[in-house]
Amino acid sequence: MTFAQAVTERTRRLRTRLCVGLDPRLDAYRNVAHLREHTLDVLEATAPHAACVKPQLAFYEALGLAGMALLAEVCAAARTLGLPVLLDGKRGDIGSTAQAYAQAWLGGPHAGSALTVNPFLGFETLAPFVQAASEQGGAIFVLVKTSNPGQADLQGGGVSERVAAEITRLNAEHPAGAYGPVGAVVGATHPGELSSFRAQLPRALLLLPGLGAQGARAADLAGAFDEGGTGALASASRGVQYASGLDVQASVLAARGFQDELNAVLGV
Ligand SMILES: O=C(O)c1cc(=O)[nH]c(=O)n1[C@@H]1O[C@H](COP(=O)(O)O)[C@@H](O)[C@H]1O
Repeated sequence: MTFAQAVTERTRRLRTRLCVGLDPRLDAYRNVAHLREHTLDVLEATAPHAACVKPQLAFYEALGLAGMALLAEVCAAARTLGLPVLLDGKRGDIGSTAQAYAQAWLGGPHAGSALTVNPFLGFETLAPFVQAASEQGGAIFVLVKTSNPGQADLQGGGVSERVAAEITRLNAEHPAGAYGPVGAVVGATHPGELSSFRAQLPRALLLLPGLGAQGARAADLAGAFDEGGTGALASASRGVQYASGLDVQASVLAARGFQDELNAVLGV
């Protein structure tokens, strides 16, 4: 099963469109061992409410070798739980370097996972990522319109629409009626534009970050989903992991709350 198939299957089976972000912040813990234990606990406890899990690589890189070891544990635990892994690295570079990034994050132990990709260096630099994702049954999520206020500095003036058109072109080779290996990141903080991006990106899974801590609300996201209530993943990191300090039960309630709100707004 490809990443897109696995996410869609899990969405239907568990009735969840929520992506749980795991972005552990060292300053919230006594030490790295405490951070590790809580992060793995949140993963396991919230998994029944998650369509996928999204570790942001920066938080693991910031911990050095211990962080890399924890990332491997998070990915292995997610595999055991049957939870697809979306690695948020926002990678992008000239083609030959992009190839190394693709090998690192879409191959080997990460085969079948997904990676966020930055298209700023040009569409030709997406090729190694698309190839690796297609060959390994994984996916990439290309930044189209990010959730932050400053996105307008560079992403306005039709730039997001040009990236969306390229994603549609890249997915065209894949069977109609199914989501392809190239997804799109569109901030949940732009609710008024979600229907338009849904229409421009018919075969792309949409990743919608910004739920919770950045102010986006599940009730505003209906436009990002297809008629069957699939095709998008609404993502919350701090709003789940740190819903109420380090209370894991509060994380579960928050994840369940987002799950239920998304289902209610879609009427599914
Ligand atoms: O690619 C992403 O996941 C992403 C794209 C975007 O436009 N905005 C955005 O916030 N993110 C990531 O989504 C997560 C949001 O975290 P919270 O604001 O804590 O829910 C962080 O890991 C961000 O790096």
